[in-house]
Amino acid sequence: MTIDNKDGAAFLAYVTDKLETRIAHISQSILEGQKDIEGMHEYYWENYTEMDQYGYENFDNQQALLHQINANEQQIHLRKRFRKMLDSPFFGRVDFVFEGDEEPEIFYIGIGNFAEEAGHTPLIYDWRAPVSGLFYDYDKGPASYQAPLGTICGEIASKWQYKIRNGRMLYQFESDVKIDDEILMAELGSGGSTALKNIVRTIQKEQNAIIRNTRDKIMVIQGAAGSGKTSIALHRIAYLLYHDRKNLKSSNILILSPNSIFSDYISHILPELGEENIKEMSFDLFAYRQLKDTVSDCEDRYDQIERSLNFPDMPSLYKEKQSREFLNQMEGYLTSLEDELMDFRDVEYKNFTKKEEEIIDLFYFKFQDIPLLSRMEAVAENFIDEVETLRDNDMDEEERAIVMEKFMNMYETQDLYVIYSRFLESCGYPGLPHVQLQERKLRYEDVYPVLYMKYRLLRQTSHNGIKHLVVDEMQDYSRLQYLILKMMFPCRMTILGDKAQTMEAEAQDVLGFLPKIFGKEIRRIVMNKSYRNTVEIASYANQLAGITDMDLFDRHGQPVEELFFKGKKQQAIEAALDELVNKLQLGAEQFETAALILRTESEAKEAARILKEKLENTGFDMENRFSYLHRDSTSFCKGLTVTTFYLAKGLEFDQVFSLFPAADQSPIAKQGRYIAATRALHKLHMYEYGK
Ligand SMILES: Nc1ncnc2c1ncn2[C@@H]1O[C@H](COP(=O)(O)OP(=O)(O)OP(=O)(O)O)[C@@H](O)[C@H]1O
Repeated sequence: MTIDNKDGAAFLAYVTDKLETRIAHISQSILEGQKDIEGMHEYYWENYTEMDQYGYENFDNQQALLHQINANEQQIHLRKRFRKMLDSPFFGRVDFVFEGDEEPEIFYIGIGNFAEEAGHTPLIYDWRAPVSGLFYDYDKGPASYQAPLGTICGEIASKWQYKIRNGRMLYQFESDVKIDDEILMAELGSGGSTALKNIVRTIQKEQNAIIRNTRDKIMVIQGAAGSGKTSIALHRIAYLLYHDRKNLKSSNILILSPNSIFSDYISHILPELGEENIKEMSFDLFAYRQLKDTVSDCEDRYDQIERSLNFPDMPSLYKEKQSREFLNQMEGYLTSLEDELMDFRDVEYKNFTKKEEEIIDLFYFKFQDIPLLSRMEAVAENFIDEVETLRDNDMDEEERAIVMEKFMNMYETQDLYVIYSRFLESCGYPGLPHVQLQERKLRYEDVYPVLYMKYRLLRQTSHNGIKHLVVDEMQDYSRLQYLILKMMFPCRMTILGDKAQTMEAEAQDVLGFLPKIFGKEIRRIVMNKSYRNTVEIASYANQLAGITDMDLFDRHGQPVEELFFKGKKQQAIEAALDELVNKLQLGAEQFETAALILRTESEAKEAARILKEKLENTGFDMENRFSYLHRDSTSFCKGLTVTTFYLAKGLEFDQVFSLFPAADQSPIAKQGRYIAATRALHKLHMYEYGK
């Protein structure tokens, strides 16, 4: 088969053929590899009794076996990628005339690199390859890209876009301009996806600049609702992994996401882009794990939100305890602990003695930089070293433990819970209940102050190899939490969020304090263009939040439906849910996902119960298409989802119904309505009920 790379359809046929051949080769080599592995196992079991006494042969065998297993795994991984590529081998093409040349060179761009054989010139270039930047960043005309050897200049003669599904060309056309708006329109207008989609076909220029930025250590992106922040963060990870394979492995990346539902919602994108095993966790979960030796349970953020919604008049210490003043007080207290916590005395062990004055000297001078609660350990180690040198032999574990205990007993207490409680009392707050570890539970307002105290008092074991941290929904973290993040992860970061989607009464702009925490290494980017919603929905939502500076992608739909259900609470809710059942457009040829979004957990639970009864009567497929999402849910399903606004954050649905009590016009409930409204891709119904 000859190559005709000027015609997309012919090239598709050519590439498909080559992909199939390559997959067949790889399958063959996997099979042979497996046979080798089995052979090695057999050889080992038959001969291991006779292997040389030093185990060299045994060791060599194991190395060979491991090597073969790894090689096979890599082949399997490659085959998986090529099989995926068979479905849609490429989506773009750039014809580029290098400076000084006459004829253009043709670059096809796809989800991964593909060459006829390993080491050959690629037939298809990975979207992350340097040359692929041309596709996203330039229209027809002069252009350049950054290659490992420097800037390569030239001219784009033409640019093409393709849609290929199941190996068939659905359309191809030449586009002069940036990623063509029509294709973007088609991508955004289509329903039918339960989870976040990958956007490689239509990454926009300003998004591409963020994805490909490798210069800045800390990137902070303030992006309007639906501007693509989460999508960009994930594509950026894929990009960084591709370009720095030697130093950056997927296990070096951690995504701090709001909850498990969100993790599930985004979980398939990176594997789709060829990257697996990225760790995701919520900051709350991380904090609880860090505090499990101090308390047995902690409240989570949702307890805090629920409290402020259900008892708006109840005074909350949350803000106060996360404030700068509170931290300053804590710092003052920590300084006073340097003396108050200590009860120095001579230490004797067998015939060796360490005098109190010497201990004090080591403690306050030699080891003064070690955090207070870890410092005595260093003093003890110093003593152990001396003893070992003098008697010329090492202490065993038991001896070490005895000595260590003598030194550690000089702390009046090492219990963080007790120390924090005393600190609270010293500032005039109620202390924590005096109970055993099993009964200790922290209120949310105390979780991060205790964690901060822990990091200030105890030496950190180096942190889990994380080299890049992604923080999504940055507006939901307090200044205190960022201070902790900085202590825990002295690495590169991508921090993204939207100040308009705060879940507190007052919107907080983290950009106000982040530069003070991270210093000059920070780079700030603002994205005001929104892609998710129709113009009607986005304009409606902006009005709710008083936003005027957003740039909307020009996609239109139906007007937002606003309805008010008057009457007693129960009847009004019933009437609203009847309306929902009538208006729901789920099903074949209709929408794939819909949501009913409510204010509180109890309202959501009750609405889910009523709705379930109503839908069951209509023959709705409850088992597969209905779910109530609560804070412990771990997965996001297609069909109709009932949940609260704070759990719906970050997600999106084709059709959204928002149902709030009209009487609650508190700032946080207003935020809730805004968040609910911005979740809708195509259709939005804003319902209110009350007297
Ligand atoms: N370049 C693009 N091409 C196609 N779709 C895009 C593009 N950018 C964003 N989108 C789509 O816009 C929607 C919103 O994206 P995403 O969820 O990443 O935004 P976000 O800024 O994190 O939103 P929010 O803060 O409101 O949760 C998604 O459906 C995403 O696929």
